[in-house]
Amino acid sequence: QRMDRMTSQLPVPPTLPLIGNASIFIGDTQQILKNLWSVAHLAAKHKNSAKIWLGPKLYVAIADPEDAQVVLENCLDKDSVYRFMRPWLGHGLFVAPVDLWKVHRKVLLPIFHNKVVEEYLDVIAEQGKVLIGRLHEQANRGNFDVLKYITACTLDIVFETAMGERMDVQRTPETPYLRARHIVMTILNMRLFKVWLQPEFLFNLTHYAKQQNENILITHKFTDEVVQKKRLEYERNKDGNGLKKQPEGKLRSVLDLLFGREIEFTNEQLREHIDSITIAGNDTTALVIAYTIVLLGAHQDVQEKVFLEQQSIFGAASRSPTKDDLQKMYYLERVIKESMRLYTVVPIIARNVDKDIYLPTCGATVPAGAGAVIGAFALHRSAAWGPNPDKFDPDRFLPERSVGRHPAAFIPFSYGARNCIGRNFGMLIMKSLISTIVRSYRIEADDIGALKIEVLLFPINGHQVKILKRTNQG
Ligand code: HEM
Repeated sequence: QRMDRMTSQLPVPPTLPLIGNASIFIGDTQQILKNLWSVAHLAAKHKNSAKIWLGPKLYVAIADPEDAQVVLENCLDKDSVYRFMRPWLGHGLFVAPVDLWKVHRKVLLPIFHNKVVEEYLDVIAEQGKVLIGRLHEQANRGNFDVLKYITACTLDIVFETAMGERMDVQRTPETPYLRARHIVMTILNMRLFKVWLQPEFLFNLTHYAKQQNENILITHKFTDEVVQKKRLEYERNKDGNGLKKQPEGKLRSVLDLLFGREIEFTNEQLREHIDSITIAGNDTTALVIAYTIVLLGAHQDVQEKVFLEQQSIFGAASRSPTKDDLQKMYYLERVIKESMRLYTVVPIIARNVDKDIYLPTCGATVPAGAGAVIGAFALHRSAAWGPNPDKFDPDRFLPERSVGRHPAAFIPFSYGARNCIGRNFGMLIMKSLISTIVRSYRIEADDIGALKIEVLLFPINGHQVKILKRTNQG
């Protein structure tokens, strides 16, 4: 009752006894996204905030930049809904409790610095070439779903740079590890949206619990073996000062760089960090690339401008992008940002409110114990973007058109201290791969169409495109 009073100015969709608004999460994943949009529409009429009750728990849903900023700067603890990931990702950065997260994030931050991730450009370029070769089988034919090709490529990139091990998913996509990983992800996703599977005792009665545990073990065993191998290499190579000598020219993976830090991570902690990084970094990056490719296919004028920019940088050369090349891709960067705005692949960010917090725009105080849900998908299409927020217009991100825009109006990588640690790396991968694809193929596509939410945002019909081989770069 106190919670209801403190948030009395917020609208609430029609509630049912006991379950409150949990019916939002009933139906298929397309229906659930529609339900979430109806909450967003309700919020749009009330300063972009609303409240929902999931059983006894209050959630405040926010799509206003100012209020989102306050939440993301002050609430660093993840919402309890992420607890389902704990058996898999333990205390890795993504789901770590806030005290531990603070210490570990500080240690991991320099490893994701631009200067360090730029060392991974060769890996990206090499895997990009394999991708172009694989896409060849679809060239000059009908429509196909491009996501599966891109996901295999980003998996190769993220695995090799995170663990220093080549996986070759693009050539050998069927491995027990990948299968196990896929099963765990499917069960976690299902559990998030099927509220009756959420209580531990009910979940444990289903066969999913056993299946989840078995497959988590397979994935853990895989990463554990890599960690043990790398620890041995580290122990062998380190000099008397405990510093690791890097053999000349050898790739320094994230895992290599996690040894010999101010915290001596245990093997288990290393596994948790590496698993979290490969989970958080792969599908997100692949999805943004796939959405961007479809958008380019559906907007030939934009594709032409991207291609002209590529020609101005590379001429007719088919070499892979360097750091300097990527810096010159101003237009492509705007296109990628506009793609992330319209198709926000992490559509929702949920935080635990651990102390009462006042939201200046909606004027409510969210009480400790509630959850705060930032609807990035709705915020990115809200009035903060002026007229026609649904229009694909990359030039919104021109510096002169960005003046005065709220810093939290664009949050594809979240915002504040617990934002995406891999965002610079993600941008490098996305720019490099899209540059390579656009120079090799002309893309044709229809609009993206209906969407669904499965933690991340997917089109119902996949990322359908047609690709035509560019002859002589023209
Ligand atoms: C376009 C690509 C990407 C997008 C859209 C994206 C988005 C996000 C978002 C929204 C969060 C915050 C989630 C939340 O608070 O619930 C996040 C966190 C995170 N991301 Fe990314 N990400 C991308 C690429 C990457 C890459 C390439 C890596 C690493 C290789 C990565 C690693 C992480 C990690 C470790 C976290 C947890 C950070 C923490 O809690 O301190 N991400 N990402």
